[in-house]
Amino acid sequence: MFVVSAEEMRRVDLHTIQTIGIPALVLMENAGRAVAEEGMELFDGRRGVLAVLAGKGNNGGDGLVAARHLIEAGYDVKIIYAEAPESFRGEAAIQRDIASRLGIPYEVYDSSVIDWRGYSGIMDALLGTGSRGAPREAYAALIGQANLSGLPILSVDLPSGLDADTGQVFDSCIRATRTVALAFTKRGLEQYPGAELAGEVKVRYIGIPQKAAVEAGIRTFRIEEPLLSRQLRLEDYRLRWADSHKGTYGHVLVAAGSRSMSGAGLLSAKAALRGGSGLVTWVLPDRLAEPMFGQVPEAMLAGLADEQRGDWSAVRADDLVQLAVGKDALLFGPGIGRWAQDTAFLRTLWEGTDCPLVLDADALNMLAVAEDAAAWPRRGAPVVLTPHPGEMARLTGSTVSAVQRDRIETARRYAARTGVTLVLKGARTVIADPDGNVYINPTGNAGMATGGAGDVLAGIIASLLAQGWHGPEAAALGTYLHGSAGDRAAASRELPASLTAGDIIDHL
Ligand SMILES: NC(=O)C1=CN([C@@H]2O[C@H](COP(=O)(O)OP(=O)(O)OC[C@H]3O[C@@H](n4cnc5c(N)ncnc54)[C@H](OP(=O)(O)O)[C@@H]3O)[C@@H](O)[C@H]2O)[C@@H](O)CC1
Ligand SMILES: [K+]
Repeated sequence: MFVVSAEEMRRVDLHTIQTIGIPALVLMENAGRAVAEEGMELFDGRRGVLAVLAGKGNNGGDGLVAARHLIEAGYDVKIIYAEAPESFRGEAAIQRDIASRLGIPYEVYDSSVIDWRGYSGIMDALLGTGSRGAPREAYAALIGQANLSGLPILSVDLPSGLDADTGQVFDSCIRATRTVALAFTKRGLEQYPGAELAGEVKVRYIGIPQKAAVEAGIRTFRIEEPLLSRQLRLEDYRLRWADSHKGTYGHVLVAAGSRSMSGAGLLSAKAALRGGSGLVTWVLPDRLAEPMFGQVPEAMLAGLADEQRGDWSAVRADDLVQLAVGKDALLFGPGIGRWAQDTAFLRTLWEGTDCPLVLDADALNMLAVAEDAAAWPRRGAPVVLTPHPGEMARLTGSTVSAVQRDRIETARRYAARTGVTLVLKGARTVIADPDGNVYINPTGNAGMATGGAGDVLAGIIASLLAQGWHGPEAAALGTYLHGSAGDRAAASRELPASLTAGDIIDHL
């Protein structure tokens, strides 16, 4: 499913109206009709007047169309104009005139405190994709009043006061019960905090063909089953061929864990097995490998000479490179810690191995401090990086808040510049590929904010790479499956807070 920015939506609108020839008023009629239908469902059975808050742009125009259809369906409606209706232009002015000829009751907001008694719900048609910056007065005051009303709020296209491109919110922003996204969902509805302020998001068709989005070059998608099967051609990911053996499904080498974080390796190795790969070898420094015997009986365990230190500092990178020969994916990083010259260790793996590579946790910190990383040769096999926002900030030399301010473009730029597939974790994980495509994952829940969940994700992605999926496919599918497993795990517990990383593996 396409996810658009405000500018992309304008391009798609223009293409639909000017090139395809569907009149703007038809789109607005369809939009208002869809909004009214959502309103009938949301406000069903509530007694009282529906307040339609209308701004002077096309978002307000949609609201005025919806007001008309709600009245026909038997609702009491009152329009509250945010500005003098004389200031309305274009299609919104046409709708204003229709509302006036029909005698729909209205008032022009005068910045006073609204007495919401007698109202049953609010439709927010103040600002949409044409909004710029923080809502001005009297929009800001109306937004504040609506939020204080305690009434259910239906937002048209976007909660007014939300940045359509990033999901960041301005000082005044509607807290919606439901948002009707017109034609396509918007980036701001798919990233936090916008995703929370939007409430339940319903995407409604308004006559804009999917083709218009393809022609406008939209490269941001929400991950769903149809996207996985059609666009990423993953329809057979659930299948197992009858005439196959464990070698058919790839061999993952998991280099993860250290003395204080052996569990990270354990979780990654188990997740790689559950991810479907035929074989998993878990490798540790010699002294650490021994106590792990029998912990994951399905995986093979390998030890690397470590001069009896029991950590990675004395392990030779070349030994790990040797072990990776013939493997179908290498996961390096979970729980591995840091040591002197570890960046050189990473570079040896980067250049010396020829299988797909997943870098997670401290491996990302090693990469972040590699001054010449930009000059490292591009690998022939895919690289997938799985940073959380803190690691991403280190990789890009910026701050967590700068990363979070625009997760989609931060990820897209990094992946395009470096040629890797990037998985920027956090609620609504963003996956960016080297070709400029971005996939947003809707699955998962706050219960997954728990130690080890990232180790599980890295293990799943490595497992899918070993089974032959390309970097972006493995990352998108892996993130989706990880979140879905987390959702099933949360549903099986009384409280999502009690979820552990092991539960995610159990529900894969
Ligand atoms: N085009 C189409 O075919 C279709 C479009 N559709 C609908 O149109 C919406 C986009 O409409 P839009 O482009 O008219 O912008 P919209 O969001 O209504 O606001 C713009 C107005 O607000 C003003 N304004 C700006 N910033 C402001 C601020 N911070 N605080 C206060 N005011 C501010 C700005 O005024 P200005 O600053 O220019 O004086 C301008 O007048 C879209 O979300 C969807 O609902 C659907 O009907 C389907 C077909
Ligand atoms: K709105």
